[in-house]
Amino acid sequence: MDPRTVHSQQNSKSSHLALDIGGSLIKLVYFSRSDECLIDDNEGNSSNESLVVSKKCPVLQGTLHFAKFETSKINDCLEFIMRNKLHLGGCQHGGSPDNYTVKATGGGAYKYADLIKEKLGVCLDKEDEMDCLVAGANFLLKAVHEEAFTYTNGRKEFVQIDQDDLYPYLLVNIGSGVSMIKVDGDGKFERVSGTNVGGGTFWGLGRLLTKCESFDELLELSHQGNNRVIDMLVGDIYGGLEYNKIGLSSTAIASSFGKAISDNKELADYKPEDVARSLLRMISNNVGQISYLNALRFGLKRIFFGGFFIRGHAYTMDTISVGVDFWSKGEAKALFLRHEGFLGALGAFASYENQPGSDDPIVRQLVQQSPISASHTGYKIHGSRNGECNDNESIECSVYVS
Ligand SMILES: Nc1ncnc2c1ncn2[C@@H]1O[C@H](COP(=O)(O)OP(=O)(O)OP(=O)(O)O)[C@@H](O)[C@H]1O
Ligand SMILES: CC(C)(CO)[C@@H](O)C(=O)NCCC(=O)O
Repeated sequence: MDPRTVHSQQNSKSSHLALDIGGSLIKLVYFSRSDECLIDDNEGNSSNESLVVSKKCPVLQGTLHFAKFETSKINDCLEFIMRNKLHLGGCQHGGSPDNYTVKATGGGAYKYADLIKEKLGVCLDKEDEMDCLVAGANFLLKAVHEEAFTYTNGRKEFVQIDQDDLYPYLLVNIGSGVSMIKVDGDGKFERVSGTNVGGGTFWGLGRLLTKCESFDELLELSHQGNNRVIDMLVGDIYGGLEYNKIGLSSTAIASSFGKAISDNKELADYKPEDVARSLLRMISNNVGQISYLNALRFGLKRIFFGGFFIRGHAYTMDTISVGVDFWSKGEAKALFLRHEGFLGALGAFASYENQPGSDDPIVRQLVQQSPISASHTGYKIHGSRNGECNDNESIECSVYVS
């Protein structure tokens, strides 16, 4: 847990906790208030306050916080929520604490509803996982400055999203499993494909093969490895030559893990770091390829990748980018998101907006405090951004309430 997050939480009132309880990780988004004011929103009054609600509206200034816990350690997560009283800041129907509800999505919103009721005394208000992923992605792409970026040759380049040219796009969420969603607008989408070979496969197989004790250790190990020791390359088959006629260079992987059977090595000679690297490459490549095929199926040029499998990891992003570029012959682009793992939780957070009959202020509009182009629509942006991306990167924002 990032200490900055806890500190700012303790100094201000928190509200609207939302949870995304996945197969591997629980993601939390919550808002802590630093200020409350009434601002006069008159249309077109400044270049970076381009979208406007033309009436006085109450605004909560504050910070959106992000945190994650392993789902297998759900009790740590519940303790964190209790310690910081996050569950008491959401929507309350009537006077009794028993009537508090917290927005939640992901399979765990069903699986752990009773446990959460028992431990926290709150009911989960369940939101559909795909709805939340799309709402979270749309929010980030429309409202958060420098959210999407490309990753080529080790370079990260932020992409300014033109609000009028956002749809359609393919959203690929690489969690434990992978969902591929064609997004056509706010709330307009179709889950067009998925694969069970995803982040859970990388972590599960990686653990079996390397004995690593944490996901981060496996990722770090992969960083040090060389996949060519394990993977069978085109050049290994063609005596160092490329197979140009079908567009394969000598260094292209002909068969992931294929060298592990053709060598005369003992099994113990294969280093865990090389195994980890091959595995990461295999999974990333496969997701990249299936994503591209789905983009091709629907004529989509942009593929946004989310989910905690990516973890901002250079080699993962590079493999996916190179794959999409290679198969699409440069036609399609892989884009990544700074808040990659929090799409579902953000979508659940934003769904407080739809809560009828609440006694508390509800989120009507969520706005990052950051400069953005004047052509922006849908969300309004003020102020400044809070540092580089990381697991728990917070967003300074205003919540418009009604
Ligand atoms: N600290 C971590 N512990 C476990 N897995 C991690 C960690 N950090 C990143 N990961 C990776 O992220 C994946 C989970 O991503 P994410 O949280 O987006 O999905 P999920 O919601 O748990 O899964 P699903 O949506 O399929 O239920 C893991 O399978 C693993 O590959
Ligand atoms: C089952 C979910 C949606 C749960 O988040 C996810 O793990 C997933 O998309 N798995 C891939 C399932 C499939 O389409 O083969």
